[in-house]
Amino acid sequence: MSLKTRFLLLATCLVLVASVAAWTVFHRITEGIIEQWGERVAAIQVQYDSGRLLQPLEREIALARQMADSIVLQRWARDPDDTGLTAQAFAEMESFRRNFRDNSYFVALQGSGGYYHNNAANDYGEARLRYRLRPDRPADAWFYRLIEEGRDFHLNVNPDVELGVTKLWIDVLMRDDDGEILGVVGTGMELEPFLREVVDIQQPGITTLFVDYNGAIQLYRDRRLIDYASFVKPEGQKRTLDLLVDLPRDAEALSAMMRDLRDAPDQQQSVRTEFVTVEGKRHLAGVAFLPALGWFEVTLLDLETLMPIDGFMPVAVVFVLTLLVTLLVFHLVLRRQLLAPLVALEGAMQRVKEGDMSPSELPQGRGEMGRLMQHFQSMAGAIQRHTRELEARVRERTEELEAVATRDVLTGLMNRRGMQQWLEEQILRASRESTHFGLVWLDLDRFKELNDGLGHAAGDQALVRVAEALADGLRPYDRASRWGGDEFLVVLSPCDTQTLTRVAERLRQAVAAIEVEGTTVTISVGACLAVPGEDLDSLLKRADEALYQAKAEGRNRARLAV
Ligand SMILES: Nc1nc2c(ncn2[C@@H]2O[C@H](COP(=O)(O)OP(=O)(O)OP(=O)(O)O)[C@@H](O)[C@H]2O)c(=O)[nH]1
Repeated sequence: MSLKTRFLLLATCLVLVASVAAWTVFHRITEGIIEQWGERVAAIQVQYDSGRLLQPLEREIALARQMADSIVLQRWARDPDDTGLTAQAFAEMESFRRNFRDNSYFVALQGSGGYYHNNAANDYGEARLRYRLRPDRPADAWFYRLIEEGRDFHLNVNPDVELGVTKLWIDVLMRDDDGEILGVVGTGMELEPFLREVVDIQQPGITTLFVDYNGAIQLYRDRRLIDYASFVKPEGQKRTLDLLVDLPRDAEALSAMMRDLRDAPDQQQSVRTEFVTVEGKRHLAGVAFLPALGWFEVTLLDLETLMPIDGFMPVAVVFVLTLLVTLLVFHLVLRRQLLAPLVALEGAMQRVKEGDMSPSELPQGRGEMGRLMQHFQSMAGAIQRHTRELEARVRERTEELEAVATRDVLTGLMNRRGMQQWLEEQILRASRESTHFGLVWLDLDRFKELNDGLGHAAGDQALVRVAEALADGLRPYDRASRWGGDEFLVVLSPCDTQTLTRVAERLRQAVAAIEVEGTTVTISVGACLAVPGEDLDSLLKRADEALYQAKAEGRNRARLAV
């Protein structure tokens, strides 16, 4: 993989990693902000919602308590058949009826089981005793349970079978001075308008509900989930807060918060918050205890709706864009400052490696990169110079070696190898140009005897002298060579029979003039004229035969082959 590709990949990876990291950090930060904000909003919302419930209720509760404390009613409760007391009690009840918000009241007596009631329309002004409560009647269970538990005050959401309405009942125990329970008094407010006013708030993302001491739902916008008459239901059959949250651990967390608030009096003014999942969405639940009612107020905030994280999107987009642009600029600068010079340098190095020593055009970088370029150019120049010098020296040496290889050491003439090459060239040329050349084969006469008689050094001297004579007697374009031992070959090019005969004889005579240590040196000569197309073997054979003839005829003579 090329450096460029790797660099690009690295830059891409960096961009991806940085973007993911930036996104994660952004998400964490915004979530943190939203959570903190949500917790404060939940606390405020819980108190606001509690206030909305308590404000209308507190007055009613106080009035119901006054009613329970009424001496007139208590006296009558002990003797409900007394006509005088009954008249006074009815007047007292009417007085409270006018004051209650719903303009209705109820009085249920412990002793007689009489249930007295009048409504806003004064429908029962003449028949206030509506019916008699019976312990075996499920609809009357609330009364007997309240008496049994001795709870002085209770809020009860309950449909009234007799009256055909569902009401939020304020039940207050009526006791005499000795604490003996005489009955239950109070008022009921129609649930529907109350729900509309308190929990049907049209604030998107905010859900308000009220649950009782045990977590059973009392006021909630979805009427189907309200746990009517939960007071008399056995545990396990109540519609509790668990129905609203998706996860058991969320239900457990809410129960724990309610327990803490209920059991620690100093905590009762505070608001607890916890994240829970409702209908698949994360909500912040705020819980407050309302000691005056014995209920809990629960506010569920859908943070995604109230403060969608999308609101932060422009910040994220600007952040990521800035990051991308920074990385892009960084990449471009690095590419220009580092990558492009390196690629050019790599190309130049590759050319040098392949033997191209011509100077490369490299970009003029700055700093380390600039120095690297200069060093490389100096280095390439030095290599180029050294290579040229080396090549010249090799050429020289080769020429020297070639010269040595084709020269005879003793005489300085061309040796057999050199002559063979020369002969082959002449054969080709003769064939190409249809010309003739002459070959003269010379062999010293009785050289063995000279060697034996005068010594080897004298023999060498004779050979050198013969060589000199041959060289002197030739034209510039002729060649003489020592063929081996005491044999010499001479090539005359171009040549004809006449010239050949004349030169052969002249050479013989030149040698015959040589004297070594008083001994005359003679030579026998065999010559032949090469015809175009004749090969070397045939040529040598004919010259040798002529030489043989010269030897045979008595030596020191020249013979021309036919
Ligand atoms: N001194 C000297 N002698 C050489 C050299 N090379 C060959 N010889 C001798 O040359 C002689 C060649 O003898 P031949 O050509 O066989 O015979 P010859 O004595 O010349 O007789 P003919 O050729 O028949 O006249 C041998 O005794 C070789 O030892 C050399 O480089 N120096």
